[in-house]
Amino acid sequence: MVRRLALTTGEPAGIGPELSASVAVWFSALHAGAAPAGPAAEVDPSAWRDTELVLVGDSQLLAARGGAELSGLAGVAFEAVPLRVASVPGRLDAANGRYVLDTLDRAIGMVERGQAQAIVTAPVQKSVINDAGVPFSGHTEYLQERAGVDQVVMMLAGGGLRVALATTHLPLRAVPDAITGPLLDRTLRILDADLRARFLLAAPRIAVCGLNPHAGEGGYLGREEIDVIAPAIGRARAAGIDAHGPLPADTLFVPDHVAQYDAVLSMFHDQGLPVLKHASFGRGINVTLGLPYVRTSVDHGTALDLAGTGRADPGSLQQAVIEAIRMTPTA
Ligand SMILES: NC(=O)C1=CN([C@@H]2O[C@H](COP(=O)(O)OP(=O)(O)OC[C@H]3O[C@@H](n4cnc5c(N)ncnc54)[C@H](O)[C@@H]3O)[C@@H](O)[C@H]2O)C=CC1
Ligand SMILES: NCC(=O)COP(=O)(O)O
Repeated sequence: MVRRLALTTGEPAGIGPELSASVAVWFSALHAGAAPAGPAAEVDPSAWRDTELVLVGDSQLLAARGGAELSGLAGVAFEAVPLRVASVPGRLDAANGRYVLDTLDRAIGMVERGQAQAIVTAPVQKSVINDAGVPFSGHTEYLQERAGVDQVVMMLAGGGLRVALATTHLPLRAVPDAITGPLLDRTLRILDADLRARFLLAAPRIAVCGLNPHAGEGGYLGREEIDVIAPAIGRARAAGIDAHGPLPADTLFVPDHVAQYDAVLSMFHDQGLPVLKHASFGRGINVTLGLPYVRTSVDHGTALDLAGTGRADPGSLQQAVIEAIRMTPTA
């Protein structure tokens, strides 16, 4: 009985390839029986032996950037996807935008065919995929579309916090119109269900942020809380979801206050994620809730400034692998 994780190795000009190679070496030692230390000790030791890690990407690129011998690593396999053009660290090339999508499509195909049970993603540069002529706002939205599900929920976890987002990658100007009753109903349902199923919380307590300063100050600083968010919380509570709010985001994140909840639902990307990244950058994970399979990722981006230097920290990608193992049953 084995669980197979497909690890997409990310934007070739960024730190994804070197981090993926480094994580393959780390994973292989654990798979071969090395004593788990640090966060790796969070999963049952037998889980390492029962897991295979499949690196999806250009094999020569991974070998060159990794600076280590990658062939013959125990428990590690490769799904070769060729670069479209040679890649230089730190230098984006739209000609490889399609390559990045090729790696995602290959991993999705593996899951669809039962050849992998979870996807772990190294970071991509969203802009370069758009530069290649393919509208792309993020893995989250791409995986949702490819899975054919109405909605997924982006959640980042780290430093004792879980922060989910009601809206993801869209211009700030478009946020208020995107926050609707049906969106919040689906988001709260998915968040509650996956906190139970994937994070094993028997009765998750969810804090819901307001959109406006001071959660609208009784309607004097905006009406979204009164017209949209509070009614959605009421419907969620009626359905058995332990949702609270709308709460002013600034004071909700005061440590003693946020500690009363298992997760926070933020209304938009930069309302919740700066707090989470301040608390745990480099150790957190991103997880897509509501997909028919497990998908985890890093809490950081492509770090073009570090690409090829060997100085990028693999901690978040290691944590993404650990969490994918923890959440994925063996096939
Ligand atoms: N999961 C994904 O695919 C994600 C992709 N991105 C994309 O990454 C690109 C660059 O985003 P930025 O805002 O510049 O954020 P970034 O996370 O790439 O970089 C921010 C700062 O953190 C540092 N940093 C990042 N990862 C690090 C690591 N592992 N070890 C040490 N230092 C690290 C960088 O050197 C830089 O100083 C954008 O295109 C963005 O869309 C951003 C977040 C997640
Ligand atoms: N800030 C998180 C982020 O941009 C990750 O997006 P995604 O590519 O995982 O959808």
